[in-house]
Amino acid sequence: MRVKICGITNLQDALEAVNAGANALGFVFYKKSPRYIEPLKAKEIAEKLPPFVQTVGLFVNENEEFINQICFDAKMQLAQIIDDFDVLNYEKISFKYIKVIRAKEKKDLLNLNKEYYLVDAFVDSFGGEGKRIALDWFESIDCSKFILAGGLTTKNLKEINGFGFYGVDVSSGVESEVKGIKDRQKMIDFVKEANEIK
Ligand SMILES: O=C(O)c1ccccc1NCC(=O)[C@H](O)[C@H](O)COP(=O)(O)O
Repeated sequence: MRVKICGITNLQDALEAVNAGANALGFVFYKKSPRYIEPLKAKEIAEKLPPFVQTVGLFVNENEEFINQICFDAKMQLAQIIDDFDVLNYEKISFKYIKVIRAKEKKDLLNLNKEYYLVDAFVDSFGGEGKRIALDWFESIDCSKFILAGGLTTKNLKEINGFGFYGVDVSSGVESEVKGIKDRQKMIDFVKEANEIK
């Protein structure tokens, strides 16, 4: 089970997430988020990471040029893209990317097996709200290309056992009481638990 820890805003949290065993770190380039990070600061963090940790830039309804520029400036290896209006020409994205499905109902998860998707619960603020997706929506669906996000914590992670998700994504579930600041022990516990899930 791959684990992405999203909403990294400082080097200490980044290194602690890596030491906890996270495979990928998410950086939010959406200015209205409490977890927004300046591209230059994200770059400084990215440059200090050890090998084999993927940097993921998160974009909300931005154009191709903006996504390419920020991924380049901030040294992101993957773009995580919310494109609510379905307007992007993905051939113009020069970086690897993963599309986000903001699921409102089971129907949103059907016929999606061709590529990898990050499946998050629909929230007005776009993410990081701790809202869960009903797990029964995934029943009888191939989840092997889905990264599940939305309200995951060590308290509920076991419930996804058996669905065969490719990975999980967590933000608020491993935070301290301050949004954007991670809790080291929560990250350690989360990754440990995630690694036990099939
Ligand atoms: O985290 C944010 O503040 C955020 C803001 C705008 C768009 C997306 C955002 N986060 C996206 C993520 O990938 C989160 O990890 C995902 O929504 C899960 O968050 P949580 O439910 O808090 O674990």
